[in-house]
Amino acid sequence: MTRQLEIDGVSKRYGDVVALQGITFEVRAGEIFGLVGSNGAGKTTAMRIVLGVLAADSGAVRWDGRALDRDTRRKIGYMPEERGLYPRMKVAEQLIYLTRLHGMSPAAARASVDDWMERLGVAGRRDDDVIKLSLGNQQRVQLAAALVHDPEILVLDEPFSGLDPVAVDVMSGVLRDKADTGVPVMFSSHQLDLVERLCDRVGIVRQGRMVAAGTVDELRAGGPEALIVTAPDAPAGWAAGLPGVTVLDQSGGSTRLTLDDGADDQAVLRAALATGPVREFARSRPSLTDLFRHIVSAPTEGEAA
Ligand SMILES: Nc1ncnc2c1ncn2[C@@H]1O[C@H](COP(=O)(O)OP(=O)(O)OP(=O)(O)O)[C@@H](O)[C@H]1O
Repeated sequence: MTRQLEIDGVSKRYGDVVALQGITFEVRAGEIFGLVGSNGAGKTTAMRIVLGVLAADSGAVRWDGRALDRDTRRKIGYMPEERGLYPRMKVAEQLIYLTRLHGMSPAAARASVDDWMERLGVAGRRDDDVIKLSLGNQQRVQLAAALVHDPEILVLDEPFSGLDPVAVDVMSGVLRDKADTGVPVMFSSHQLDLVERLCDRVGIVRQGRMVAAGTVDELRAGGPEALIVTAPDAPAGWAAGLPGVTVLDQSGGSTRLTLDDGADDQAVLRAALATGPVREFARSRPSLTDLFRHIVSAPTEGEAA
């Protein structure tokens, strides 16, 4: 069986605030798992519990079937949301120091740091104080800090926020390569297009629970189907008011809409044809962004009751 990192029924409160309510999911060796959810959904809390910097009130975290102990936790590469570098220490010196904390010999630490600085495009800044680097470059160094000790597990809190497109590609490539060597990679992000592109599986967290998890295709298959109608001459609002139709968006000549169960798609086609030529009339699965909106805006059990 594939080794996996299991987060099993983990709950956590901060005083009166319930941050996690029995959250359960697993990240398999060799996969990239994206954790998405609104602000305050509990993603950072879950990651900090995996790392062991926070204790869960109940539930368990296991790697390869065994509860995570101090030794296993030392093998996690972690990128915290509040970046944790020493601002007035030189880049290379700091990375070597962090690597040594993980028990690498001085020579191996230097070699690994040189390697990762080169790979992440910060080798030219090795003797600069971290504080002198741009935010994006600080983030590259922070990623290097998560990688230099050759971790068995990677946990990254919003690693992509604030990166330019080239840095996003570098970060994506590194995560994919690590996963390909059998490392389970888990990261949180609000950039859903990126999550959709990069992740093997995605989990949507809402109010401290995992409300949907699976491959993007599995999640999309469970979501509401959209209808795409391209009618270049159609005026704005042409589909509003058609029975059972909700317009998602309209741009250029294209309108995306959803149909309630039993609504008549042919009535939509007739309405579109009434505006002029129809160039496209097709069903499509929702994007991860549509799905996310759909899931996080649904009433919760408490609200529905
Ligand atoms: N140290 C703390 N003390 C009190 N409440 C906290 C603390 N840390 C987090 N919380 C609360 O716990 C809940 C979950 O927060 P968490 O930071 O885990 O969410 P998140 O999904 O990472 O959010 P974001 O996307 O904004 O980073 C929120 O209601 C938050 O206000």
